[in-house]
Amino acid sequence: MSIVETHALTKRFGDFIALDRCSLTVQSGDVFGLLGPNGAGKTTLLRTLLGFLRPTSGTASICGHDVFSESLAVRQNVAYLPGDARLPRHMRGRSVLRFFSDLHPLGSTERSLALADRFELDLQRRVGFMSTGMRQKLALCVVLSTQSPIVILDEPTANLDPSVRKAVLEQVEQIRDAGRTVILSSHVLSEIEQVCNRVVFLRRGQLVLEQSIAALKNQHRIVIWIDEDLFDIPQSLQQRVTQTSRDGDRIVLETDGDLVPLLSWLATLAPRELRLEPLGIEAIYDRVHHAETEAVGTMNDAAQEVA
Ligand SMILES: Nc1ncnc2c1ncn2[C@@H]1O[C@H](COP(=O)(O)OP(=O)(O)OP(=O)(O)O)[C@@H](O)[C@H]1O
Repeated sequence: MSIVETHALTKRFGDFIALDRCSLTVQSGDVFGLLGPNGAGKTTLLRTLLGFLRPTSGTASICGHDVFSESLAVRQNVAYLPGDARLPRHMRGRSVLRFFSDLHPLGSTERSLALADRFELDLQRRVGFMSTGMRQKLALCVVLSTQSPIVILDEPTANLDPSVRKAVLEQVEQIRDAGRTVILSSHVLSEIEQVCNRVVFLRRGQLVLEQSIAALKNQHRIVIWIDEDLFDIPQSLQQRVTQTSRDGDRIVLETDGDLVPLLSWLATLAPRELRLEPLGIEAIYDRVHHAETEAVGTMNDAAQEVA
């Protein structure tokens, strides 16, 4: 069941198009990753989904409610961590947790206190005297303790030390295991790869690629060193194997799916050396964002470009 839907969603700031005809669907139970360089439009997309920004054109709905005209109903179903969460500076950590838990119908002081404990946060301190990372932990306690069907996190692990990052990702995994939905924007590719099941790439306001993480895990890069001048990929493998570069006797191949037929064929060529590595989200990210070709208009076009 789709829980978030956008159709040709567009947001202009004056002449500048921050979000350009974005159409996407998030299924209930997804951990949905948003990737893109600085200024790609990730926060604009999230803020539009929350009803904080009025779309210039196109539509978006969450749990069947239009995000702008029914924003109150939308926010009752969503817990949102903004990238620049601001909390009352004069309040102590504990009072902040009580205040926000009472405010949200699906909040709980007990759960937020337990999270603060997990994140080793000193709740006696006033927000104004907290470090950036401490304030981020406090905001995370508020958001992650809310039992809403959808959790939207804009760069949740920015400013956090490695152990708290790990604890936050565990919380995301728990939300996923409970069947709730997470939309997560991050620049940390390894985190996206770890917790998300689907990811979209934004570039200059456009959605340029959607990638399932399960499919990504099936993609591999193979580097071989071989003396053969004639290196012909057999017909039976050509559908799934691409030669991406050749530099003298060093050949780079990419493949998806079952590795056995390819490795069996390569073994018959007796390469001097062979290295096999998962392609990983970083390689896909590099291709999408450093591609020499101009931005493409649709995800399908981009998928072909990347394939
Ligand atoms: N209120 C605004 N007025 C004018 N331009 C804006 C406004 N908000 C965002 N923009 C512009 O829209 C573009 C997208 O910004 P956005 O914050 O959505 O990017 P982002 O992908 O979240 O970037 P980052 O990774 O740096 O957080 C940027 O060029 C930004 O300058």
